[in-house]
Amino acid sequence: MTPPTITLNSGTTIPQLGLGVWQATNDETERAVRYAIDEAGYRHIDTAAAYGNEEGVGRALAASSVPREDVFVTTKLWNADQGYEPALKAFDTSLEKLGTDYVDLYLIHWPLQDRDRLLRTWDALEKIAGSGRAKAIGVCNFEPHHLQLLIDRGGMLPAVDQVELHPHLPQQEIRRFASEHGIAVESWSPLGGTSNSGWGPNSKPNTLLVDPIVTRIADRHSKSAAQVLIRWHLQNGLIVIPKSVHEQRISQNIDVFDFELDELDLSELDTLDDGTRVGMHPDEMNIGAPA
Ligand SMILES: NC(=O)C1=CN([C@@H]2O[C@H](COP(=O)(O)OP(=O)(O)OC[C@H]3O[C@@H](n4cnc5c(N)ncnc54)[C@H](OP(=O)(O)O)[C@@H]3O)[C@@H](O)[C@H]2O)C=CC1
Ligand SMILES: O=C1CO[C@H](CO)[C@@H](O)[C@@H]1O
Repeated sequence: MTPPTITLNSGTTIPQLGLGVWQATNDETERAVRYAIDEAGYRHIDTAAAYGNEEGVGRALAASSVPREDVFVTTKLWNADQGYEPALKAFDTSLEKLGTDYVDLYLIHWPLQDRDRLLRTWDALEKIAGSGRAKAIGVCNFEPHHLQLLIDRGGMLPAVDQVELHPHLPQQEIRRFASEHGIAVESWSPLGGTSNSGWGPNSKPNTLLVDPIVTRIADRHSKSAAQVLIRWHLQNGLIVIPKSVHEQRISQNIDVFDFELDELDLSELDTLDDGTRVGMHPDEMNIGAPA
C-alpha cells in the first residue's frame, strides 16, 4: 500500500512515511533511494546538505522510472550557511547537487543561538518559497520558543518542525504547540537512532529496537520491532523517516499498513517516555554556527 499523505499548511501533500539517509555515502544513498522508490514504493526522501549525499539522491532520482514530481524530496540548510545571502547560495548548491530545479521541502537544520541571523535565514527561505523552488519551507529542532519567534515575526509559518521523536522522547509539548499553529511534526531517529551509539553529549545507545516492551508487542503482531515503532509514529499522526541502506529493511519499514497497534500496545509504548535523547538538545546546539 502507498503510504498515506498529510496536507501541510502550504497546501502541499507529504507522504507520511519516507526514507532517511543520514550516515549513508553517496553510493549507498543512490542504491538505497533507487531501491526505495523503484522497488519498495517509497515516495519521500529526507536528505540534508550536511549529510554529503544530495548527489546520491539526485543520481537515484535521475535514474528512476518514477517521475520527479511523484517523489517528495526534503533537504536542509546547514548551520554554517545561516544568514540571508548564504542561505540563498546554499539552496542553489543543494538544487545543483540534487539535479532538480525544486525541492518539496526546505528546512533550517538547527535554530542556533543567534536570533537575528535566524530571522534573516527565514527571510531567505520565504524568498525561496515565493520563487516556487521550494514547495514548502520549514524547520528542524525548533522548540516552542523558537517557533514563537517566527510566529511573532508574522509572515510564513513553517510547514514542518522535524525533531528527535520516538517513544523515549515523545515531545508532547512541541506536538501540542505545533498542532495549535498548524505545523506538522516529523520524527527524526524514529527507531531510536543508529544502533551503535548516540551522538549527543547526554545520549545513550539505541535500546528501542531491542526493548522488551517493543519486542513483546512485535511478537503479538508477528511484526518486527522497527515496524511496531513506525506504526506508533503513524498512529500518532507524525511524519516518519526511518533510515536504512539495506533492501530487506527498506522493504520491511514500509510494510506497515497491514496491522494496527491497539490501545494496549499504545499505552505500553507510552510507558517508555523517559526523556532520553540520542541527539543534542536544540538549546545546546551551536555547532558550525557562523562567527
Ligand atoms: N533534522 C535533524 O536534525 C535530523 C534528521 N535526521 C533524519 O532522520 C532520519 C532517521 O533518523 P536516524 O538517526 O538515521 O535513525 P533511525 O531511528 O531511522 O534508525 C536508523 C538505524 O536503524 C537501523 N535500521 C533501520 N531499519 C531497521 C530495521 N527494520 N531493523 C533493524 N534495524 C533497522 C539502521 O541500520 P541500517 O541502515 O544499517 O539498516 C540504522 O542503524 C535520518 O536518516 C535523517 O534523514 C536524523 C537525525 C537528525
Ligand atoms: O541531521 C543530523 C544528523 O547529523 C548531524 C550531526 O553530524 C546533526 O547535526 C543533524 O541534526
